[in-house]
Amino acid sequence: MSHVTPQPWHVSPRGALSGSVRVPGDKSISHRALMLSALAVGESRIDGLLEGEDVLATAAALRRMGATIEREGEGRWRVHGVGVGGLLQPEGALDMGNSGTSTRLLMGLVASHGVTATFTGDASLSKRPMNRVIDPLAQMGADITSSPGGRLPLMVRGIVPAVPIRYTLPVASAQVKSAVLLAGLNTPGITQVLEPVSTRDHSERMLAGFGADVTVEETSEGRLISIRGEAELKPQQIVVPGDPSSAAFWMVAASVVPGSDVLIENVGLNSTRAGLLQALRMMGADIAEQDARTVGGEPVADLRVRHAALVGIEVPPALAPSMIDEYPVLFVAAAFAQGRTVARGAEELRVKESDRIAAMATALSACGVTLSEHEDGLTIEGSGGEPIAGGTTIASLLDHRIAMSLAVAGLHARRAITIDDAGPIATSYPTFRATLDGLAPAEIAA
Ligand SMILES: O=C(O)C1=C[C@@H](OP(=O)(O)O)[C@@H](O)[C@H](O)C1
Ligand SMILES: C=C(OP(=O)(O)O)C(=O)O
Repeated sequence: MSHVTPQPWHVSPRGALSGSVRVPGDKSISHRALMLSALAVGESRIDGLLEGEDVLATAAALRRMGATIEREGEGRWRVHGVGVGGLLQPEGALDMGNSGTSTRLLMGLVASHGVTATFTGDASLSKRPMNRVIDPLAQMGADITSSPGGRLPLMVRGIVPAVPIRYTLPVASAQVKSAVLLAGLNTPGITQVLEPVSTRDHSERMLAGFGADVTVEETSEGRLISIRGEAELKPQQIVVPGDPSSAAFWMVAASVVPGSDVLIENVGLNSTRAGLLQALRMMGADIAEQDARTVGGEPVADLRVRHAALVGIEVPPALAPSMIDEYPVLFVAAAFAQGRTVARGAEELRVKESDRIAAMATALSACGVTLSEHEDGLTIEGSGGEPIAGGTTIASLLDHRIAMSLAVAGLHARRAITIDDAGPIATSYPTFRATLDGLAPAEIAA
């Protein structure tokens, strides 16, 4: 799963984007659909599963722990679960590739099962902080030995019975919340997570959908999620909506490339994920929601995005959790806006697949954008709709979102932007390049 041979990609302007795209299944929901199906008693079916490397890492690990997981067709998967408490001892280490979500959520599952699992990952994942999940899972009784600084490789020795806890999230992280709730599934009594700041709520929604006893209360301290353990999960038919984090690239590309008019179909618009839509609208983007509906228990719509003159804004820090993965491409939108955009309160970006604040500051500066870097964000002076200079090579740093964001920037640059390695794009959006070619063929490059 690690990309041994770099795949350079030269992105030149191609003119307006037009047509419609269907974005792949939501990555967060896909991971959870596989995990909960693997713990249900009987056979679940999943439609619209994201077949990116991150999700395939989750599937491979669950298979190694006893679940039967089969692909029936494009995005259509069948999972025969082992039941809560039924995970088997995996042989050898579980390779999580580039995926933080796979690692942290599966650590939660293992923590309350009678198995021991070693987690490994690529060079990017091996730098990411795991103490944020090690701490609560150790409080529940799991024995976890990590590499220095709470990094991978690490070993989780699960415990039965685990101890229920009430855990207040010290950092706004859906992965930490989910790790504790998933550990709570096989823990006697009630496990609680208090989140002072709301984060994506797919775990709570899907746990309830599988029949777990989950309650969510709004308290003066934040959202309190409680799960009763030793649950029996009932198999489900799941339809995964399109990923707003993938739609983000087309939202920005169509907004900044003059003449563009794109319909992005089937985009998940759960309010815990829709921050970019709000931010782009504040900047003056022309995005219309069409055919609002519910898919798999999640709000979904088609988005028609037309080119618009964007203006710089102060991005409300309160939006950060609902657009955390979208900042790199928001920075690209800011690079083309009229005036200054200030984005603060996004320090979590420093511990993603790369340090996304530093990575985007370096890449956009090299492309001729004027900006300044802060500990928790960037201030960007926009081009007022003019193409940026480009004509440089940027490092994607094993980070799919950096690679895709700079590809979007390359669509409105005076000279091509070369991405040193486009391989990481396959972690979340394997069809990204083909989709771009469909919206704006490379042959008519300027
Ligand atoms: O729970 C999830 O599926 C995710 C949560 C977020 O991470 P954090 O929990 O670290 O904020 C996000 O960045 C990641 O892409 C997916
Ligand atoms: C941060 C991301 O994913 P993960 O944490 O699962 O690696 C992402 O997809 O942008």
